[in-house]
Amino acid sequence: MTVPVPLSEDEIAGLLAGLPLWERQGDAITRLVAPIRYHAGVALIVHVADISRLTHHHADINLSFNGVRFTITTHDAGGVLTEADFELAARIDAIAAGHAANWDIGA
Ligand SMILES: C[C@H](O)[C@H](O)[C@H]1CNC2=NC(N)=NC(=O)C2=N1
Repeated sequence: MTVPVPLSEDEIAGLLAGLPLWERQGDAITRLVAPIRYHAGVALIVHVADISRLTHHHADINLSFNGVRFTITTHDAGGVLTEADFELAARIDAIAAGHAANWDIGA
């Protein structure tokens, strides 16, 4: 396995600019998906978890009354931001957008 390379501050700023729904939180990036119905949140989490299983990169996930919060850092590099974090964030955005397309139905 290749050792993950920490990004520079400039690289982080550039990649964050392309992900406007995400914010920096120290050595991690985070996004709250809200508002979302509880069960829709569960479905979103399962989909993201399945993609993480395939890409070998995982977000910390919190499902609460406020919505679903995803927080990503690279643990193998000691908890710093790497390209893999931003790749996962972009995948989560795409998955959430697909799920949101159907949030107009159901109770
Ligand atoms: C062996 C396995 O692929 C690694 O431990 C992966 C799993 N998922 C991971 N997820 C995250 N967020 N950071 C990692 O360093 C990481 N490492």
